[in-house]
Amino acid sequence: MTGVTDTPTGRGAAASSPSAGAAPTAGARVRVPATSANLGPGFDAFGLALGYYDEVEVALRRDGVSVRVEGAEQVATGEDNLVIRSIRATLDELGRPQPGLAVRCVNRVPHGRGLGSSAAAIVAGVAAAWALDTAAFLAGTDRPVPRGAAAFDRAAALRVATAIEGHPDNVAAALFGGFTVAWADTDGPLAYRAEPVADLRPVAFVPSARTSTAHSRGRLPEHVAHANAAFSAGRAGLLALALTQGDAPPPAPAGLAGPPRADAAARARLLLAATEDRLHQPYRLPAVPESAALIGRLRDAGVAAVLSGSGPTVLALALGGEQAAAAVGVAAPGFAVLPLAVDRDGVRVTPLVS
Ligand SMILES: Nc1ncnc2c1ncn2[C@@H]1O[C@H](COP(=O)(O)OP(=O)(O)O)[C@@H](O)[C@H]1O
Ligand SMILES: N[C@@H](CCOP(=O)(O)O)C(=O)O
Repeated sequence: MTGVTDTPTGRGAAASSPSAGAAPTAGARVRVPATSANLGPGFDAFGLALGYYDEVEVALRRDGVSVRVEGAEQVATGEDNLVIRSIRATLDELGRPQPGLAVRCVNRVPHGRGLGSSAAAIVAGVAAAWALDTAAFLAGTDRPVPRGAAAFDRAAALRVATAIEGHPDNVAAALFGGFTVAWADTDGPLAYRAEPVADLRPVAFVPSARTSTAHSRGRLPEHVAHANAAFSAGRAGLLALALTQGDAPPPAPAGLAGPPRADAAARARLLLAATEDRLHQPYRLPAVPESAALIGRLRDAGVAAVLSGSGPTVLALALGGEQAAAAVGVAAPGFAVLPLAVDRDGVRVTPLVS
């Protein structure tokens, strides 16, 4: 039996460990959030988890593979399915034997729109695999494993998921929830998770057209001018502050009154400046003119709007209900408008015993 617990780097999502001596974990149920990467200047680094979810249920079987999908999107149904591939890659990484797999997916996150559907599929597979005691299942035993023996290590999961996805920003946000900054050192990808301001109200504007992330990355130049890199570095630093510290006044010196709480309008102006970018959007927006025009209309209305991931979805980062309503009121013909919550938990896993 394998229990899944949380590691100190993750929040909330821990599923409870079944007690030692029970039947082996022969399945897992996973809920994984959509994510918006980049957020303007944070190319390949920033991610925001959104309250919009795919669900995956995995059951072990002796051999073979079956994939049942609910949702509008067409996906592979054999060993080449992204969820299956991610489960298998993770089991290999963990040194566990490969079983047969029956997978049921409820796919809500639209594909190829810049809302991290591939990251959601990958993180769902990686998280599910962590929970599965394939050795006990294949041996057909009730072998007890000490509680927490296979604690869900989100930092390790980030490494496995990034290797499959190719960039860490979406998978980091899907794993940890909230606002994440991802980077890589010689040991591989790492992420810092921060709590976004309480009044952040993302609104996604989703068109019916698709963009392949791989294709869209091909539009980016190999080199950028130093001035543009410096511009984006400054904006990215500002954005990390504006997204996480905007509504908390700095502490007052002893005996003095603190500065007044920054008003929403001032914070919204800061967010508008902080979401300017010269690293990826200038190269991508010409290919998605409707998204470019919508970003322009939202920004003209004072709402910080950016291309979500590689697009073509537009993400508005509204502050408070009033600005979210203003964003929803901006003309967006051809776009489905989704006011969303921020997901603060990241992927959630529930082990299932047979
Ligand atoms: N739930 C899923 N199951 C299987 N494959 C998926 C799933 N979600 C996404 N994919 C694969 O990922 C592709 C979309 O990935 P990508 O081009 O990176 O766009 P995005 O991640 O922005 O939606 C889909 O066309 C499909 O091949
Ligand atoms: N940093 C990546 C993010 C891609 O996100 P997706 O949701 O479009 O897959 C990029 O900008 O290419």
